[in-house]
Amino acid sequence: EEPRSPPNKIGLSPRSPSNSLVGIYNGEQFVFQESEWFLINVIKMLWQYGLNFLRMYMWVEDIMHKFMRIYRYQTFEYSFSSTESLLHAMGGRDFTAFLNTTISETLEKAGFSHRFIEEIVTPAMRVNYLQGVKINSFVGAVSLAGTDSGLWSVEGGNKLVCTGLLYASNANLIRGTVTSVQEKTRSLKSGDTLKFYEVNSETDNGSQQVLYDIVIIAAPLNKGLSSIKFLNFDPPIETFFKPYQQTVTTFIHGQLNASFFGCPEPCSNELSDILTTDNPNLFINSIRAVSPVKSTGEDASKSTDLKVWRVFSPEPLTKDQLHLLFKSYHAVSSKTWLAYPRYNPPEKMPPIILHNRIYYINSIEWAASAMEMSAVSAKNVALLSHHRWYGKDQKIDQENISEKLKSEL
Ligand SMILES: Cc1cc2nc3c(=O)[nH]c(=O)nc-3n(C[C@H](O)[C@H](O)[C@H](O)COP(=O)(O)OP(=O)(O)OC[C@H]3O[C@@H](n4cnc5c(N)ncnc54)[C@H](O)[C@@H]3O)c2cc1C
Ligand SMILES: CC(C)=CCC/C(C)=C/CC/C(C)=C/CSC[C@H](N)C(=O)O
Repeated sequence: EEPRSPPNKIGLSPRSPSNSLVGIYNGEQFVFQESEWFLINVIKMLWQYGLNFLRMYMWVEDIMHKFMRIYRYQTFEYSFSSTESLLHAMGGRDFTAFLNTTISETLEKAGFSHRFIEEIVTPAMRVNYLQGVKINSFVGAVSLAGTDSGLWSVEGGNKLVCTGLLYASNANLIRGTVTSVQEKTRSLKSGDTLKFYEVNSETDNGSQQVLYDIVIIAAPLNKGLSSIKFLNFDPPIETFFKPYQQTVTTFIHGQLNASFFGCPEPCSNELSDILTTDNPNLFINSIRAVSPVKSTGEDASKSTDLKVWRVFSPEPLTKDQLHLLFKSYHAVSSKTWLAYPRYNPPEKMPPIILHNRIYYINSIEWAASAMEMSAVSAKNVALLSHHRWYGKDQKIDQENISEKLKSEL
């Protein structure tokens, strides 16, 4: 499928999506297996889940349609002082209520079948957030949007978006680790005083102190994730204690053991993207054949027996587990992330405004963590900090923006 909006403003191009076929494994057998034939898939979906797939598509489309309102509001420079008010502007009370209910409760209430939630929705939550269907309904909806076949990535790697934007913005990047932020008062000759924030950081060239008018934090401030200290603030700026989900990504170059997934050798199924249901005996959440971020012209899911596989699991894989999953392998590399919040509704969002002119982009991760969410929140903070600095209150936390825009145009 053609990407919807290629990221060409900074000279990047979309990477062609891989055509892997998804199978859903419940620890004993595949409960659903995608076919390369469209018609067969439609028949299977209808046979196993009735109209649930179609209804899910429509449910997610409706939410995404409301989500997209934010881009229009931001084009007209509207901003929000809390994550709750930003979500409210997008989707009204439905969206804020999503933070207080689980995705399974919401989908059950909307009439989706128990089997569909267990066999289709749960695997989507388990691959994207390593959590089940007890996560909040908003992140649940984002996670379902993340299963859309129209998603794309950037040729050369998504990280090129960050380097491209940094270059295009002409920003002065100081490479280092911020250690503390402190408010400082400077007296002017006129007798007036000015307040600044002193940001202390450790860089390759040693310790640095720089004074700023506005500070924007773009990293989670949770204990164990960021070591930024906020010194001498009264009242103090809080550290957030709610936990983040550990996700281990392991890349293995090897030959998959199809019999582990209940397909005796020689296995006729083209296994390349395996999701899982909520079975406590499973030690992996998903396994997928991956391709290099630079296209080689080959489709990883179709090439030889020896592929690079990516496993998501909550704990590092042991040697025994690797031997169960692979007939043979010759390279393994793994990385443990504190990846995204452990969602546990009802949920109160951390503030966006931490102090007069200190802003926190990662508040939005508690609604849903995804690259697009961070981008929306970053733009909101840019607008909000500008409007608060210049006293443009009419662009902050406005109700009925759609109506206002109609009368303004
Ligand atoms: C394995 C995995 C796969 C994912 N896949 C997807 C996906 O396909 N699509 C998607 O949309 N999202 C995906 N996500 C989620 C996505 O990565 C996050 O939502 C996103 O990275 C959040 O962006 P951020 O800028 O808020 O935080 P981060 O990306 O976490 O950036 C924070 C940065 O701040 C730096 N930092 C921390 N403390 C300090 C300090 N004191 N001083 C200086 N720098 C500091 C960190 O080093 C880090 O570089 C995935 C996450 C994981 C873990
Ligand atoms: C914010 C909106 C509207 C959409 C984002 C949808 C999206 C891409 C969600 C996924 C977020 C996430 C944390 C993914 C992690 S795993 C990625 C993928 N499933 C994979 O297997 O590589």
